[in-house]
Amino acid sequence: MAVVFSFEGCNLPQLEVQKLISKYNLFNLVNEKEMPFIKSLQTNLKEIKDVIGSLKNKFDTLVVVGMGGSSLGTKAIYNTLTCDEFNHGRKLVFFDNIDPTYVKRCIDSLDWSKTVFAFISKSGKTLETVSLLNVIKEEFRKRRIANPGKQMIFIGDPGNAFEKLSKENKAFFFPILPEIGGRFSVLTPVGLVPAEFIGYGTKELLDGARAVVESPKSAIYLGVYKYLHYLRNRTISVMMMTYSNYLREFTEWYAQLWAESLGKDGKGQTPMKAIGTSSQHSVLQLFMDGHDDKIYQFFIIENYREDVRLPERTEILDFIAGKKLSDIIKAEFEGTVKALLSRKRPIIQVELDDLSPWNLGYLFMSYMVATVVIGKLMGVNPYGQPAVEVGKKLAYEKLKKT
Ligand SMILES: O=P(O)(O)OC[C@H]1O[C@](O)(CO)[C@@H](O)[C@@H]1O
Repeated sequence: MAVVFSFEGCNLPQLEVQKLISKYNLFNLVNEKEMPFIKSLQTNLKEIKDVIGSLKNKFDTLVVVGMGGSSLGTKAIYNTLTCDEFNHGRKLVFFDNIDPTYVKRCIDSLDWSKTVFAFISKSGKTLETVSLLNVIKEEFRKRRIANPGKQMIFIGDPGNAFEKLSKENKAFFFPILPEIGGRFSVLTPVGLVPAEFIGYGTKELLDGARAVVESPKSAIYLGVYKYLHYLRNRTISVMMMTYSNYLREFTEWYAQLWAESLGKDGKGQTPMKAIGTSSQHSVLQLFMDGHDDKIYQFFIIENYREDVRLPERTEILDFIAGKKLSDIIKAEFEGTVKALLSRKRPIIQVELDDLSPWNLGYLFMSYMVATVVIGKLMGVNPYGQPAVEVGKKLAYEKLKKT
């Protein structure tokens, strides 16, 4: 249970950091009014456990139907915590796009007698989610499945169309607090219901998040350091170089959080995603030698869940003989960090002792807190996504006309 943020590679005067913190009273921002997502710490886990407990015995697959904040956090949980030992023979499938080929193939490959669907939408009217809902309902009809309501869960804002549908279908409805925005909702039933279905430590996820609220210094610094680099023209790209395949989806979740929250009024920091060591062999050249317009976040894991040792005698490179793959990944991590620092590229390092639910909860909350902090400093409202609505409206209009 430990996540350690280190800002030494940021190369900024401490005085400047402290001044901002006191000028904007940043520690006082960490409350339920400024950060309504803190209320997710009160999520009723008992209710979730009761409802999901009975479903777990009957079904082995949960299909998450939801877009953006209604599925990205869950994907991150599933990707980070997944391993046979924890999955208990159950799996999640994500309907987070309406690519017809993907949807058709999934529909055909599911065992419908063992599958339950979670329809997740705060608004209850997202085009993709509603389209998929109708496709799935029709499939239930075609397959003559009696009582499809028993294979459906709805999650959304109270009073939205999903709540009504859940009643009509005699399906369970989990409300999301309306004041918690979609991309901040991972620790509400949105993420916790699927996590509970698999059997991950939902309490530990919340405990990790709670630790940030109780002691938010690192999360506040995260926002402040990124802002100070934004002022120094590190505006175009922010990237997370996670030295693990199991944080890949976390970077996707983070991309929505950072982009949709801060990309407003001509401001924002564009998130860019990268995975160590793979991306070293594709984008590192640019990071070392290209524009100095980025701030880097490097994630390293102390204890990988599993490890692989090379033989005592190796082909070609004899200096790797007997080493573990974790030794090699760590050496590459250190090498890359040092190389970038030698070019004065700013780096935030995040060390995790392992990929546990507690650590993941801690990361989720740290980044949500940091988003509000940097929003405050940029003078941007981190909530809402008014510009996204423009394209949505046009798509609706086109569909109505054709
Ligand atoms: O949960 P909903 O209302 O279906 O919205 C899904 C996603 O769509 C967006 O509104 C953007 O279109 C995101 O902010 C949100 O996470």
